[in-house]
Amino acid sequence: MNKQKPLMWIIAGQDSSGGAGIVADLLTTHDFDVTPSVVISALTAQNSQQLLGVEPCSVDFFKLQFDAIAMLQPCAIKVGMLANLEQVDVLTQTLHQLKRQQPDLKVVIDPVLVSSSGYNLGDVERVARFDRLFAEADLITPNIPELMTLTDTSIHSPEDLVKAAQQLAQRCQCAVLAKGGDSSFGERCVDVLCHFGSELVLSAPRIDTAHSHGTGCSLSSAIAAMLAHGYSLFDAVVAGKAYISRGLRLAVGQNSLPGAVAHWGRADQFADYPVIESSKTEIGRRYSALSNWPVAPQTAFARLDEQPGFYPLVDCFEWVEKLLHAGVRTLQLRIKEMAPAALKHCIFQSVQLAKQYRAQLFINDYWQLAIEAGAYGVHLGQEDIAANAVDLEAIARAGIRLGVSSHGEYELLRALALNPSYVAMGQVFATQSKVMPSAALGLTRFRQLCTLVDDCPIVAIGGIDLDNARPVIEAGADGLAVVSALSQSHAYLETIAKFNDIIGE
Ligand SMILES: Cc1ncc(COP(=O)(O)OP(=O)(O)O)c(N)n1
Ligand SMILES: Cc1ncsc1CCOP(=O)(O)O
Ligand SMILES: [Mg+2]
Repeated sequence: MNKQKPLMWIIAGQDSSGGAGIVADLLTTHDFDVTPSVVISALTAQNSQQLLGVEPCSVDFFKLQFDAIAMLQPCAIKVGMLANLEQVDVLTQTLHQLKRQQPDLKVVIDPVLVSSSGYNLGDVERVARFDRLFAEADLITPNIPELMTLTDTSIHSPEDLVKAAQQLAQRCQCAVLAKGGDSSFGERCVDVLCHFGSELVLSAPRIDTAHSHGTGCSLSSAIAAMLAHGYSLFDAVVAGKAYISRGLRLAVGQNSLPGAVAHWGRADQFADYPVIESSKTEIGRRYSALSNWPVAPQTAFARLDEQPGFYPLVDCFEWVEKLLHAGVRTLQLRIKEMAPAALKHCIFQSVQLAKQYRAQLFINDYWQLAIEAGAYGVHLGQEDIAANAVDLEAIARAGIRLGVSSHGEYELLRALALNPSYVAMGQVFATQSKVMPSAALGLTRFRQLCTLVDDCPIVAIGGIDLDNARPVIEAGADGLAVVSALSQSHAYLETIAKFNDIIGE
């Protein structure tokens, strides 16, 4: 069945060399499976080295292009180069109206004020006019020269970069992705996303290439495309950065000129993905990262003895007992409400019995009780880890395995950085068993996420039943975690047998 792709508008200039501008944007939308509509702001005669001329589109014709695509309602809009302040004003009004009609519309603005080929629309007076436009944005993505122009500051250190990005985010009330690729400080490329107190610090190795024309256009288009697909801002930024790293790695020049970043598909190798820095890492500290995410403990977490396979989550000892008798090898005790004494008793009793069966029993949330009881493993969500000062070193030293939840690219990278015993990904399909912070991944995205994981078992969770289990395994899952497929089954032994058949095929 052919599914309609999300629509995305691109407002940008044309670059005659094809390396940046509309051509880069269109190649990117192709790689990210969105359908583009285009409003051209200007024709430019340029290549990666020189800007020979700019022919702005008249304001009337600029408006006419919006009229022509008014019926093609976008999920996201990417804004690149604008040729003059009249265009800035027209676009500000257009976005303002669109956002009123469609509050979930995502707008990403790459403030092309200063380009590598010599384009310059930025001076302090003009910048004031851009602020009204930025107020309609969800994200703006300045490079260092643009950030300096927009904030009228100098940036010579990580501290300067973060301060300027925070200032701009505060002033324009939108997220700012400050791209540190041009910086002379530090060996790695560090980008900082600032957004009302939450922030993301991403680092990647510097890729030694002359072929980087069009990276800014391609990055902002990639992020807008993923927002159009419903990705969270953090996931879109992480995947966008990986796309550019892959593009730089694969870029080859044309003839004697330095060329453009390559558009050869989405990043499907872990090595192209950035490191997510936290206040606990050296780079994170330099960039004042707020995230409390720990680093991997010195002691490695014990590995699983068996692949997780069929992995039911249950909430009482009686179910643990039934499942162990039925031959289930991996299971989880997930209790959300129980008085402390009863909880402790239930955990100890379950751990004891699971040991007799040599089964892989994970205790959800209660890592201290899991250590006390000598459990096989503990499962923690990312909020549990970030908020509760979990002692990962103590878990690892006790020889207890750790499973970590993830909901998308950003969380998957954070989870893998801990080198856990398995990583859980979900919800794959919509679940009725828990209120989730994000939309279901769907099989395509789940499959893409699986390609990033090399040597860590993957547990799929969320909405998995006997009808959809097979493609989840085919997509790369090593285990299927279920709640309702078992708790609502009228014949649980049969259900277990059927799941085992599917997984064992
Ligand atoms: C195997 C597996 N995957 C995910 C979860 C969810 O954990 P968490 O995000 O901490 O949410 P709660 O289960 O605690 O509500 C899980 N428990 N098991
Ligand atoms: C705990 C949890 N975490 C992500 S989805 C989920 C619930 C899965 O339940 P179900 O298998 O009924 O969809
Ligand atoms: Mg939890």
